Amino acid sequence: MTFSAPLDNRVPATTASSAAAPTSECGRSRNDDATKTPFYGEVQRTLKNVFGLRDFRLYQLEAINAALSGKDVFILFPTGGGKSLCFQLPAVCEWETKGLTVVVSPLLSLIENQTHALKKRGVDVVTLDDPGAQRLRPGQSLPSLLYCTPERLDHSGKLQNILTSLDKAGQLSRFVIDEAHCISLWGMDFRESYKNLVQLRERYPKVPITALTATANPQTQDDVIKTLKISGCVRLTQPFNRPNLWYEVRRKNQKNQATLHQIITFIRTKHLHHTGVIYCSSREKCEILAQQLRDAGLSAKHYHAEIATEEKTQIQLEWQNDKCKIIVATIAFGMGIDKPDVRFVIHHGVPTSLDGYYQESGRAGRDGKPADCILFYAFKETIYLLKRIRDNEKATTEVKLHKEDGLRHMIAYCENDVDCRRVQVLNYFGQPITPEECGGCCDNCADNRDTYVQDVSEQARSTIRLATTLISTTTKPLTKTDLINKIHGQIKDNSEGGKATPKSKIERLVGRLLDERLLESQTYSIGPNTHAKVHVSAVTITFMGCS
Ligand SMILES: Nc1ncnc2c1ncn2[C@@H]1O[C@H](COP(=O)(O)OP(=O)(O)OP(=O)(O)O)[C@@H](O)[C@H]1O
Repeated sequence: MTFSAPLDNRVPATTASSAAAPTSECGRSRNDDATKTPFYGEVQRTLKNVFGLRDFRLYQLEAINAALSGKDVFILFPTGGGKSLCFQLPAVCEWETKGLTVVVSPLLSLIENQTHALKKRGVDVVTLDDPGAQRLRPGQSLPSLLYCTPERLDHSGKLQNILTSLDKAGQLSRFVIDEAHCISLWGMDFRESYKNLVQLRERYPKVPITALTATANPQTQDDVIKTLKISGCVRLTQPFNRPNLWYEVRRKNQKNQATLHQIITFIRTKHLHHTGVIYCSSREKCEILAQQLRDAGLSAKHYHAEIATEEKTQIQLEWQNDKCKIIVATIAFGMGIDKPDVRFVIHHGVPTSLDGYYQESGRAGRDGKPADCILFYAFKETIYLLKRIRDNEKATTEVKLHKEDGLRHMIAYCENDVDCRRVQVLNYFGQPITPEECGGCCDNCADNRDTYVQDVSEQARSTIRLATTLISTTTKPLTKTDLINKIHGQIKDNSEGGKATPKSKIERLVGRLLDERLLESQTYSIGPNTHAKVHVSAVTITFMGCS
């Protein structure tokens, strides 16, 4: 086991492991052949006349070509990458594959946003509740697009009959699965009703499928493709690196007021008149923090799932129109929101996975201009998150373990104050980059202290042995902090001339052993408080003979 560390003894935790790179076309430059299709003229006309755009973004044209050629397509573009055009444009193109495109989207609000924008452009689009849905039968003048939720597609026998008859008449062009990561148990927002989309290929074997997502690591991507049975699909991946975003993790001070003070100072000094989002882990925290920001003279409102729908729309509109500058929200806020000039996204608490963090922080700087992503981190808060995962009675053991893994990656990211933040996140998404490509645009790269690489295998072994003894000889359960304090009191680092090992190094070492599951933590409650006690994992006991 090695650590690279700055010379002042900071020691990084492990970075997220890099899964096999997807068979994507990521990083490839625009393919000139893409303009040599028989429908290129029609595609260009539609881009200009219907969508009012002049040029395509990376891989949009390839996605459109694949769709118009009747192929299955898997699109992984980051938030704001321009996924919608990849299925909306082929749906309205006058080409031989023309018929009805059925778009499955997870939220009514997303459906409303998209259908509203399309109608404004003169596109013939319906939802099942529109009067225009009467035209959904063979022989009628069909709309170009039908938007529906997966639940409606699953439960409406009437809709299924319509789709079967359109399919028989050769008038069903395509199924589009938006936010396709919801189909995977490994995705961050698994939805039961998405699982049933597996039946699309069986029911309509000849109808091509397009799946789109902004958040899927290689495991989730493969799972989506397998579940939808589109293994021969054209896979298109835009680079996930967002060079204009500054990534930073700040350790949360024990006192809540100190974090509040830091947030207020940060906004006042750097973003006084700018738009931003602050994510909090609970509804109550959102309300309190928004009030505290208002008390400090800032323009802030809270937003969470329990607010009435009309009020939510109102708050979102005020923010969208710059009447309110800061939204303090739970993760209920964000999906489908297209505000280009968000200058900062602050996480007041730790997100549960890097998928979530990438998506939420990615709402900053969609206009390509510099924006800040600041995460306030306290290990203590992750104990509650771990307990919530383990106590979820609806989740299977497999899903719980997967979510625990996601949280561990997130903790490793926060604890690692040496390696480039971008490298860590992009490794996780299977798009490795070098720290040079970060351009000093994260706190770790901007920190110019020299680093060194140290083999800490022996220290890891002695820490495990010591932890085993301490755990077995202490009557009360040892938390991570207890264990670090006790080890700090006892361990001597031979390589440093008998001086006690700095506590920061022990913290990183224990953190890393937990990340690697050589040590494990188990949650327990005392009264209303949740704690996590550390124990040596079964694997470690077997291999090291500790007991
Ligand atoms: N070729 C293009 N040229 C200019 N603007 C574009 C182009 N394609 C898309 N856009 C604009 O980029 C913005 C983001 O597009 P879109 O909403 O499709 O992104 P997305 O990938 O679906 O993002 P999210 O995952 O956040 O929903 C929109 O305002 C859209 O009009």
